Amino acid sequence: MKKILIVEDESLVGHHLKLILTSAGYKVTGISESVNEALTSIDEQKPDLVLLDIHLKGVSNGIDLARKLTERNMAFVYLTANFQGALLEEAKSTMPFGFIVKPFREDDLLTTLDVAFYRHQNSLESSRQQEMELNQKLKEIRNYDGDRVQKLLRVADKIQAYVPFDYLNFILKNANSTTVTSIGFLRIGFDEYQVLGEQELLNVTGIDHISLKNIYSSLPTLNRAKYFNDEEFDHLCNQNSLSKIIADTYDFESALFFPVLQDNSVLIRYEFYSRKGNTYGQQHVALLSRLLNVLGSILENDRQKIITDHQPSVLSTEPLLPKERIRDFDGIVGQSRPMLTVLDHIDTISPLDTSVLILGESGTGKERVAKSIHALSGRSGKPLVVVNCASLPANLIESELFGHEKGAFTGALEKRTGKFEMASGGTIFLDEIGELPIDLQVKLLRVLQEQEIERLGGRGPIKIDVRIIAATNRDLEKEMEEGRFRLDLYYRLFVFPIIIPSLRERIDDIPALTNHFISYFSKKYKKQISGISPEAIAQMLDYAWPGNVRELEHLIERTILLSKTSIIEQVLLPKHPSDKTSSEPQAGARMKTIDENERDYIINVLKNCNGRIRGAGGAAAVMGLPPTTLHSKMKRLGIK
Ligand SMILES: Nc1ncnc2c1ncn2[C@@H]1O[C@H](COP(=O)(O)OP(=O)(O)OP(=O)(O)O)[C@@H](O)[C@H]1O
Repeated sequence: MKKILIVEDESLVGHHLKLILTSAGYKVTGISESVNEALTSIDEQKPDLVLLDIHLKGVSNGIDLARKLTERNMAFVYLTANFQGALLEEAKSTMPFGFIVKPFREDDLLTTLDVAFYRHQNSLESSRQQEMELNQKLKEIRNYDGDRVQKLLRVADKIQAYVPFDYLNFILKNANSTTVTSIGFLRIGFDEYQVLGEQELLNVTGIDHISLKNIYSSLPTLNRAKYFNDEEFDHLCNQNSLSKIIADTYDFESALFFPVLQDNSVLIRYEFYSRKGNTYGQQHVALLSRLLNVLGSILENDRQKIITDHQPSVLSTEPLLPKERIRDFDGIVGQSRPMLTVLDHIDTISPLDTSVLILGESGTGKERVAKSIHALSGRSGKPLVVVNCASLPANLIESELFGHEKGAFTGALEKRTGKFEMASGGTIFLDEIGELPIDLQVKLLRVLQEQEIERLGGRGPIKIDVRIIAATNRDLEKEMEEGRFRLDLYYRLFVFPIIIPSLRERIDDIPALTNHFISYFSKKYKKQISGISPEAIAQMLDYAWPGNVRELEHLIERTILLSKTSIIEQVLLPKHPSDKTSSEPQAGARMKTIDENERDYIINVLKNCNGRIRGAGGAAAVMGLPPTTLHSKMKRLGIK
């Protein structure tokens, strides 16, 4: 019997919920009225799910409790009477397993709980599988007996998708600090890292050998794993000079330290740094702790070595790629941070059989991503069948997807095999899933649950083995609110979402994409065009790209066709309203608010400092603010 804890400070509502849940076969472990009461009850009763009201008496609310539940990997569903704006956004950021809005219908409550249990189980299953994969890969790396840097590089590369970082530093130090090795890997591409050994650290930070030795010998020890966000990160930099110089050099904003071996004779620690604030949390510590044995044993051989070996390793500053695994994502071009996250997700999810939901504006590359997932999966030898749900007439979708028998309906002259059967053993990509009529959504749900389909006019269900990847550019949550998309289907598909950023959010990728399309189309149209001028690229960087990568692709195609020179000097950008045009106020224009002015000011300073926040010459120093204060201002004003 599944156990649910209700957290609700209106006792009437609490008891009403308890009645419904008990008669639906759940065991209610209690009704708590505050966060503290709930935490005690959770420790004692170990419920499977927590149903919690957002508004609670006392200083902490339901969202505070939710954060704690996320850290413990527990399922929870929110209950609230009013859900809007900032509160909704904050609640969503805690990744709940469902929402129930008061007043609610009994049926909706039970369906939401049903879906929440399913999703939780699935996400646990999927993360368990991912973790097993990672554990296995790390064990293989442990047995690698080549060069140490290559070995650590492999560890860094493998762990990236699970504990994201811009810099991973391995610290190996003996008790009296006569030998300290610090080997850092700075991420500079999807699987490209620059190695920073001692000499490189001296070069990039500009400090001298003696100072570095002093810094090494005063490295603080840590008895247990710890993460540092916001003020704590500043505090870390004040206490730990190595962290300070690394953070100042590369603009890091958060860190996670994980000691793997620490006794009287040796300290070995993994130090993760990120340019984003608030990157690390309890879930990362928990994952690393579960992998402690293998993470420690990877460096076991170094234990003795660092005591005897006084020679710092000779390291290369050349970017390194992990050998034998230079991955091709089926032609996906992109090295910007947001795109690297998408590639990490593709890399993680491809080998598993989980359904995937790809979200993103039109033309951002959703189909490309789906193809890449299929190509990197164990199903790549089998078909990938693409179905555009928007382009099929409503009355034909069902027979297109599931097939029909001869004579199943007027006009069904022949038997037809549906797309699901065509994809047998492979993958089906359901593009524009938001357009699927509601009655077919029910049938799709059944396919997901039962792994079987029914042909129109057929005699019974047919078992199928197909992985489902769906995509949409619609706001599915809004579609659900307006009754056009089924909640249960949404949650079943949402097990692993991949969100593709718009081109405006990754302008760093524009030069590489442009060059990629120039070389593709000049080959296709047999034109001798070798590049593009810096002025033309600057124009492109300044454009708002409403049509995303597809628009850029078409623009380059047209430009290549019209171009008479070997270097493109000008691109004919359409006159879409650019969001970067003059900021001069127009006559009669609305006056800017203080916040808008502050936002513009910060953006300008950031531009002048090349986006750098910390350190000498960074935006925080220019404005005379501590980096963390600037960071919170940026967060409040929505500056990314
Ligand atoms: N990162 C990328 N690298 C190279 N080509 C890309 C990339 N992203 C998109 N493209 C190209 O841009 C075009 C549009 O991409 P795609 O069709 O995958 O977008 P989509 O999001 O599925 O669009 P829609 O929502 O309209 O279906 C395609 O020709 C694709 O090959």
